[in-house]
Amino acid sequence: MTKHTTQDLLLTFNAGSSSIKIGLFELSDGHPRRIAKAVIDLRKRPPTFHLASESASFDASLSAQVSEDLHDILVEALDIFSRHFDVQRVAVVGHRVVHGADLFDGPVPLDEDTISRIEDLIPLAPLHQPQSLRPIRAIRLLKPELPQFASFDTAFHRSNADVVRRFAIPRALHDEGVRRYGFHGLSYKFIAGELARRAPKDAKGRVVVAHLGSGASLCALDDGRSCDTSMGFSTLDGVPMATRCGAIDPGVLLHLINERGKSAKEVEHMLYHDCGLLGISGISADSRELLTDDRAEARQAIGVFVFRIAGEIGRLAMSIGGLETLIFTAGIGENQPKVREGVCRRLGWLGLKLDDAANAENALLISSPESSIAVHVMATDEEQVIADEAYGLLHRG
Ligand SMILES: Nc1ncnc2c1ncn2[C@@H]1O[C@H](COP(=O)(O)OP(=O)(O)O)[C@@H](O)[C@H]1O
Ligand SMILES: CC(=O)OP(=O)(O)O
Ligand SMILES: [Mg+2]
Repeated sequence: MTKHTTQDLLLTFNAGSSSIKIGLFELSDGHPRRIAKAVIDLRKRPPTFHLASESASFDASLSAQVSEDLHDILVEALDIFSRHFDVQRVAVVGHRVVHGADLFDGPVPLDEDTISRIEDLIPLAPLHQPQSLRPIRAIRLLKPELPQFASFDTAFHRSNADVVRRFAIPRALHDEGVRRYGFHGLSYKFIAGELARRAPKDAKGRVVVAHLGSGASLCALDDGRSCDTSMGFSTLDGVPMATRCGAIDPGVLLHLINERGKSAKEVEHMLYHDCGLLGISGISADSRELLTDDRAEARQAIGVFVFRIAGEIGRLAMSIGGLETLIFTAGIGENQPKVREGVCRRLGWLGLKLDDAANAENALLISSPESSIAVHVMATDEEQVIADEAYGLLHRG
């Protein structure tokens, strides 16, 4: 592989619930250009590491144990990186931080003050926030002089109106921060930017983006700004996900605690890890396995997933007063024609018509010419947004 000894490099960390995605970018031509990506899959034992660059790709098993702070895993991953790229040339590091609440409306430099404010938000995202903080802490320990920046999932949704953000609960709780924040904002920001480049007229209009990955949510955009989104206070809300429940009658939780003797911690674990596609099917959290399984339970899981996504698109269209463009993105949105077909079929009454051949090929435009709604498939890139934001701040400061 090529050694990059003369260029400044930018490293990004996208710490999700079960994987850490690392991006390496070159800063040569005025904006960050990706030269490599790596994924540490923490679901595997031992954890796996996949690296892909412009010239090569390979897989490895990591020998470090998954510890609470992930320090050893990150050191080993960076060590592998350093065998292929001159990591001494890394000038700046950008991180995805899932929760910024209303404290952060854009990217910030990471110093002790901002890190401690991010730590204060752990109770709002108990699964994701500690995961975001691990690489921040690890890099600070390894290379304290390296500038680090945070990009927040929540920031993109700060434009949502009060009527969207309020739960119907006592207002004192809202004032204390119990309100709808929304997530996956880095992905929506990337898609909004891509749409503006590829189809500027469509980008001016009313758009729903369906980010369907392990975590899944949808976002309503009007003229590129977030107006509403399916995730609310936590990353559990909205549509069902790989292992998360999506919106649920709070009476179910009361029943489990009061009548079934479950502790709050047990219920929390169930809602994050045992529900969604995995919970309904009892087979797998992975759409690939469910879509190739003939059992009724697998079909039911995909059926509920599709039904709830289509329902959320209807609600979001109401929120922005109509719908001209629908965009599917993330692992399932980009690669699963059957899920897109199921969702679009349920929206046929709106005049949405799919081009079946284009859909089967994951083409960029999958609606037919007579469709009232244009349907796109777009690859998202959260790391590019993290890199752009970190680079922007580095040059501003
Ligand atoms: N190439 C692919 N073909 C079919 N399905 C895929 C593909 N890549 C990912 N998926 C599906 O996407 C889901 C994971 O989404 P992804 O965006 O990759 O995850 P994460 O949210 O962890 O980043 C899984 O259900 C998986 O089946
Ligand atoms: C916000 C969220 O659900 O993130 P992820 O999809 O990375 O789990
Ligand atoms: Mg994700």
